Amino acid sequence: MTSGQPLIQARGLVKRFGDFTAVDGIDVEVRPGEAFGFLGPNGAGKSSTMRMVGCISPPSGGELRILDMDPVADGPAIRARLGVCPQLDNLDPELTVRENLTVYARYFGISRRAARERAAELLDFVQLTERADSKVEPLSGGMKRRLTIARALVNDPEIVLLDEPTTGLDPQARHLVWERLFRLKQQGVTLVLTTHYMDEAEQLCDRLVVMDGGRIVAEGSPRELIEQHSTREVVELRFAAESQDPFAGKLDGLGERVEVLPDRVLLYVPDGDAAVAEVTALGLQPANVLVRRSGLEDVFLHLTGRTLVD
Ligand SMILES: Nc1ncnc2c1ncn2[C@@H]1O[C@H](COP(=O)(O)OP(=O)(O)OP(=O)(O)O)[C@@H](O)[C@H]1O
Repeated sequence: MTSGQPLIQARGLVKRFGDFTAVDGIDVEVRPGEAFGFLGPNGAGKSSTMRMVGCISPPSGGELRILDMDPVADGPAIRARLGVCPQLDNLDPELTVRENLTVYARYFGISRRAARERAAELLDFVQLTERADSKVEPLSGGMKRRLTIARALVNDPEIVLLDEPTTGLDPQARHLVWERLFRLKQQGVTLVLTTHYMDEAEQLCDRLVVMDGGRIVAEGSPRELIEQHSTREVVELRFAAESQDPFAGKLDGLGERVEVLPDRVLLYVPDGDAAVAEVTALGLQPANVLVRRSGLEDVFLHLTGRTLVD
């Protein structure tokens, strides 16, 4: 395969469950070495897409090529070159940390000795060497997730699929997982992931798609998406009142867009400080004012009308 050819190529890809269409004709191309993200609210169709790419759920329509193979006809050959980290950890609680890796390695036909060596390397990579002989049960959520990632790497995969790799972890554990994903990317592994954490997606992903209702509503690099779908700056205003609506009404016409959230009003503007001066000139007195750069969260809110909450 030539280096520039997409590793994953979907055209008009569809997934139906009975009458319900979960993935509604999406086009996606993932290139070698990139970190590619699927963002979207719950039910957008991200996991259904990941499961088709992981060859565990056959497409209902459209075309899908992975590593230039057909996931239905060549599932085992593709899976041998994929690493999969599912949304819910499915580690074997009967086995030790190390055995979870060595036993899994045996499924790929890796010799016993090579499996032990690979397990030692991977435990080092995910910083679990000290827990190698512990059972899985007493591990923290972050440790279990790191072990699941290590297991996904046992066969030295070309593509690693990660479905919400940091969901449910505390900030410190999330940071550790995310830092390992950066390392993998540096090593040239192609990463395909879904996440609810916009800040993480913004830092890690080279390109992303935003999905909503089974369709792709935007795609590009984080920077392109922010430039296309948001303003340079955002002013966050919190008013000390039950409802922010009456205040938001008075801000109409200020800036390019006003979004009202339950606890604050977001004002999308090219220049935040200038906008704050205008708010003050209107005689409004917010309890709290924050000027910040636009991020993916703002793109997401604009495109889907929703914020992503944990
Ligand atoms: N096996 C199934 N049978 C019926 N409906 C399903 C099945 N799997 C998923 N769905 C439905 O398809 C839609 C898309 O689900 P999917 O899990 O792909 O979304 P998602 O974007 O990954 O959301 P989440 O962040 O909650 O995982 C949802 O409405 C879901 O209820």
